[in-house]
Amino acid sequence: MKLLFPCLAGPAHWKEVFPVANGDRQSPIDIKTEETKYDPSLRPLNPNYDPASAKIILNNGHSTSVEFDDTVNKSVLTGGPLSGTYRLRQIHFHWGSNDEAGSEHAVDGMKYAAELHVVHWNAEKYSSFVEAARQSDGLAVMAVFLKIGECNPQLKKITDRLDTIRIKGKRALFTNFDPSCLLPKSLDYWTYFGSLTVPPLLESVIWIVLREPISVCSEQLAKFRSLLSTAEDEVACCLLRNYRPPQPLKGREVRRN
Ligand SMILES: COc1ccc(N2C[C@H](O)c3cc(S(N)(=O)=O)sc3S2(=O)=O)cc1
Ligand SMILES: [Zn+2]
Repeated sequence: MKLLFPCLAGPAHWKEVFPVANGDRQSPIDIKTEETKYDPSLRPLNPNYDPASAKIILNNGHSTSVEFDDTVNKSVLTGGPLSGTYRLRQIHFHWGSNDEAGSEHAVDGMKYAAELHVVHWNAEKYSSFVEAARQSDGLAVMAVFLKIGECNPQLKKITDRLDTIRIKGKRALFTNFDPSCLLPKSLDYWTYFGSLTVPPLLESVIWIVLREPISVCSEQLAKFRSLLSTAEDEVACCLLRNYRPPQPLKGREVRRN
């Protein structure tokens, strides 16, 4: 059935507007740990973020994000599977309508309650984010799983501000924030070549999925679900879930450090 606004209808209809949805390197994936390959050439991850580069927190109708000043190499990610310097652009979250599932990636078929994405672009090779987003090595996204447990005091810095951006399009100043505070103790990771998990689903992402989750409590997740996917002049609709289901691996290798 053809829909007028397939993007609004959710992942099953995206292929009608973005045929790459059926491409060979789509994300997310279900990481089958027994099939991952240890790669001794993989280096430690080296995130180096300046809290002053945080600018705003916003509700874009599909998620909430913190946007960073990416005009200079103030906050960067190097090391890991990456060649060169990737500049921090934004962080955002994916969650579900209940605490049982909300992550985009799965591990041996198991979904976490939510997932944080830390988005970077290859500022060493490309002159803009838009150009980088079209290249096979243009983006690097670090994924962090959120596991139901203790309330996360670092995440509170974000969830305490969500009531000021409930409506789609709302934004607020948000600075003096270093996203490293949301990373787990261990930066061990899996890595594979994939795509954006939202339209336009560009196959330009080097995924770096941290193996250790961070904690989140139900009350904090409920605040994400209270965000609206609708603007001021529309019938209010809560953003209850915003994850894409795992996509076919199509022969890709998942490496681990
Ligand atoms: C070319 O058009 C664009 C490409 C990307 C984007 N961005 C916003 C998206 O929400 C988004 C989602 C990402 S995910 N879930 O990690 O795959 S990464 C990312 S983004 O910050 O790059 C905007 C326009
Ligand atoms: Zn994402």
